Amino acid sequence: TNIVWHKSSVGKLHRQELLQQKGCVIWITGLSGSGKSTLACALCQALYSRGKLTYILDGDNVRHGLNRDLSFKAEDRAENIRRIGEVAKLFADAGLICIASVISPYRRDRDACRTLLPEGDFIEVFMDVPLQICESRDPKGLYKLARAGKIKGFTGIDDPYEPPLNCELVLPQKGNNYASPCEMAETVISFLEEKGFLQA
Ligand SMILES: Nc1ncnc2c1ncn2[C@@H]1O[C@H](COP(=O)(O)OS(=O)(=O)O)[C@@H](OP(=O)(O)O)[C@H]1O
Ligand SMILES: Nc1ncnc2c1ncn2[C@@H]1O[C@H](COP(=O)(O)OP(=O)(O)O)[C@@H](O)[C@H]1O
Repeated sequence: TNIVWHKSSVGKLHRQELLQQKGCVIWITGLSGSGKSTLACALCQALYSRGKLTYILDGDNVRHGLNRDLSFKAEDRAENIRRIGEVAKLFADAGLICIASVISPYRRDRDACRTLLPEGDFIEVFMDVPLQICESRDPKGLYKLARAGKIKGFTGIDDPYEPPLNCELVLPQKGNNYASPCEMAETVISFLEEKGFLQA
């Protein structure tokens, strides 16, 4: 109540014209260790080389600041995703290609972020990597701690992960199980090109 939207004379279309790209959100979801952050960085680098402006919202990083007050219980994960979705929406409105790399284990929370954006501007990428592989990578040793009962409520071990039912991209693509992060980034970039996001 008593809050009125204030419009600026410089809008999203002007910013997109300036940047020669269209603002959107690439939402990378998957288990810990599935390669979300690696893909986000490869994508950021490949787009930077093409002169395109991106910004990464990585779960781990955002939890150091904006979301430092949140735990990993379901309602805090929901709030984590809600805030990241709102920030991603602002970045997309700024004309950037915003890359969110977050476990985002609940379908409902991801779908809520999708509804914040215009149709087609939310690109959900599912890192379809089996738990066994994620666990064997275990770069931070968190699966080991979770198996030892030293971390409770770890996604995939004793906390749920709901895979997308209908997302824009599933990686690695069928028949290409050993795709490198760069190859995966190129798959995403082909999608962006095809949909016209890499021009104003
Ligand atoms: N209980 C539990 N479950 C899952 N992950 C955990 C947990 N505790 C800490 N971590 C570390 O936090 C990173 C995930 O943060 P996110 O913000 O992406 O998680 S979520 O979307 O809110 O579920 C995750 O990073 P990634 O490995 O990059 O996914 C972990 O390093
Ligand atoms: N395409 C890939 N092929 C093989 N290993 C990968 C690939 N992508 C990431 N990795 C490795 O898997 C581990 C987890 O990757 P990371 O990006 O940190 O995952 P997440 O952000 O989902 O937790 C890292 O050690 C990384 O080097």
